[in-house]
Amino acid sequence: MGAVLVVGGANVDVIARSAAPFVAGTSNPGTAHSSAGGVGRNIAANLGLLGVPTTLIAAFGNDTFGRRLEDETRSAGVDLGHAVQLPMPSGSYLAMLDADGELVGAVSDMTATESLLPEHVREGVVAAASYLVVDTNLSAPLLEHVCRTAASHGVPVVLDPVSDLKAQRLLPVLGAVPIHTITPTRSELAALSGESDLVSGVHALHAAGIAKVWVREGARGSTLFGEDAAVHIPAIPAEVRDVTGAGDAMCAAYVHGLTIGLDDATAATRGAVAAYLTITSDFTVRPDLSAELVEHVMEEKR
Ligand SMILES: Nc1ncnc2c1ncn2[C@@H]1O[C@H](COP(=O)(O)OP(=O)(O)OP(=O)(O)O)[C@@H](O)[C@H]1O
Ligand SMILES: O=c1[nH]cc([C@@H]2O[C@H](CO)[C@@H](O)[C@H]2O)c(=O)[nH]1
Repeated sequence: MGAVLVVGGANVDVIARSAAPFVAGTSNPGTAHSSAGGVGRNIAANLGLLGVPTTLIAAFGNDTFGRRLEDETRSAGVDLGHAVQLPMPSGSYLAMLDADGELVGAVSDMTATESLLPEHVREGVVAAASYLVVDTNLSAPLLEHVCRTAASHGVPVVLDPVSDLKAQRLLPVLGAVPIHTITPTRSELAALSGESDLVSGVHALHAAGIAKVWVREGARGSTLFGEDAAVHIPAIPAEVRDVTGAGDAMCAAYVHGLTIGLDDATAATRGAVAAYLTITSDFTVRPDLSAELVEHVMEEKR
């Protein structure tokens, strides 16, 4: 089976956590750290750590951030042979967390990722993939291009909508290209479907050619809606250290499950375990993640 191809964003994240409940409009004492990030890059790194042959196409700047992103991603086992270095700053993401590890707010600067062009994603690389995973950090034209290319070669596509605003970059794809799975939050689902009601939103995405709509609801878990049946995947009760990267780990472990032939619900359950492992660590992508660790925790929490 070919490698999983991820095309998406890469950032250096700076994440600050307030020591006490966050107070807006003033300086809050706390702790801060920086790490490699970006939804697509995080998914690729998690896949690599899970032992899945993975290729990442992402934009790195010609700066120290770019070199750090390359080093950390490569050491997770990801093939960067088709990654792109652009003459501009690497992407960055600045986030503030409350004392309980939940996100207060963030700003991302992803000009490099938005500057990727169709010629950076060679058709042969897409055609050889077992799955294509794409995030909406890409420009709308590139998103449409890669999804169409994958569809024309029968490569299943998994979409991560990233945020309410960026999710709208998918609108040209909806109804035009068959999609295997999409992983929206409730508000991303509403932004994509134009429906505020969950069932109507899911129905609209199924009608637009998306086979599986996997709706994430934080501590309330997630629900994987197939065209005929839905399965709720409960969240594992967790003492949260840092929520950053939960969805990325979840997506990666799900795709890993699919590549080894698990059914959708079991693959999604592995996703919830990987999310649990991520939010209970200080890391956005935990360096000790492995398929064995996911299986072990799955047994333990059963
Ligand atoms: N507070 C929490 N307690 C327990 N599990 C959680 C919590 N927050 C997230 N999770 C787990 O992580 C999964 C993904 O988180 P969420 O639904 O917030 O997606 P997301 O917004 O895409 O994540 P992120 O943007 O933080 O990467 C959830 O389905 C759940 O299994
Ligand atoms: O617009 C965006 N905001 C945040 C991220 C990334 O999300 C990651 C956490 O899920 C984090 O690493 C950040 O860089 C992104 O790729 N695009």
